[in-house]
Amino acid sequence: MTDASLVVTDLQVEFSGFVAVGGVSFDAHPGEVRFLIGPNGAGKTTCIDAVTGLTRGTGSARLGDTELLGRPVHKIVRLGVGRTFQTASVFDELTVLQNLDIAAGRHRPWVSLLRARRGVDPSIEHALEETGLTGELATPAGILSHGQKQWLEIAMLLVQDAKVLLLDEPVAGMSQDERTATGERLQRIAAKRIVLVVEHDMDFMRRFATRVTVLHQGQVLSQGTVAEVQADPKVQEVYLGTAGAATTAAMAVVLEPSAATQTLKEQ
Ligand SMILES: Nc1ncnc2c1ncn2[C@@H]1O[C@H](COP(=O)(O)OP(=O)(O)OP(=O)(O)O)[C@@H](O)[C@H]1O
Repeated sequence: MTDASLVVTDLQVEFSGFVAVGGVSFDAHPGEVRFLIGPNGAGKTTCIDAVTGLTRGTGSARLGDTELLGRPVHKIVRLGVGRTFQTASVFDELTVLQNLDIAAGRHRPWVSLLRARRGVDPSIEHALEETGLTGELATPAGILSHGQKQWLEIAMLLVQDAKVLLLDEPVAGMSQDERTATGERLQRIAAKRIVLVVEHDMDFMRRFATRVTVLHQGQVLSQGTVAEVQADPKVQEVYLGTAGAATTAAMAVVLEPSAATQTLKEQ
């Protein structure tokens, strides 16, 4: 639960002289599902890496009054900043409950699952409800569906009481039903936390984003509501114009499907 906002200002990241992120600013508030989109290599994941301390960045990334840049990863986690990765990192051989226990900093032996449980810790119960995993308590994570694994990762952040959830391509590989469920769950989770989603799935973005920042070549190309971003000629040029065929094909749907089809036919 947080009232604070995440405010990123003039974030810069260089890799051996290559500017991956060249002065990016955006903010995210509780109550909104904030999206960061952009073509491959735009710098989206690098922004998250810098905010979470995995990569060194300059500029500023503040959670409320607290500067995150320059702090080690574990201290940023302790401040309540959690993230998921493009590939789910859960313990496949452990049950859902055991994964959540570990995330909560507890250790529960296998044998405890054989006993009648008096109940689950309220924070875990709540995380299970919020992610739709209540019925999967004793299921080994390895046999969860791809979507359920992503939800387990999100549940692990919730039991840690993360104030900020930075989610890197959470719906990649999910079925349409799983995407819809994920979007609805993120809307509920975002009521009391900061949720920032990095995504390639433009249909998902259109349905669930409150505000969007579009990155291109390490810079902010556009930001605003979905409607504002879709109407921005700069975005249309990058996704449908001269910025490259691969980008065009992958991102055409950032526009309304009919407009995208029309523009592509004209090319
Ligand atoms: N550790 C690194 N060393 C050198 N270059 C890197 C490193 N990490 C990322 N880059 C480069 O920085 C740029 C931005 O990469 P990043 O992964 O942030 O993009 P992205 O927008 O998340 O792309 P994608 O959607 O493909 O994941 C790319 O050109 C990438 O090759």
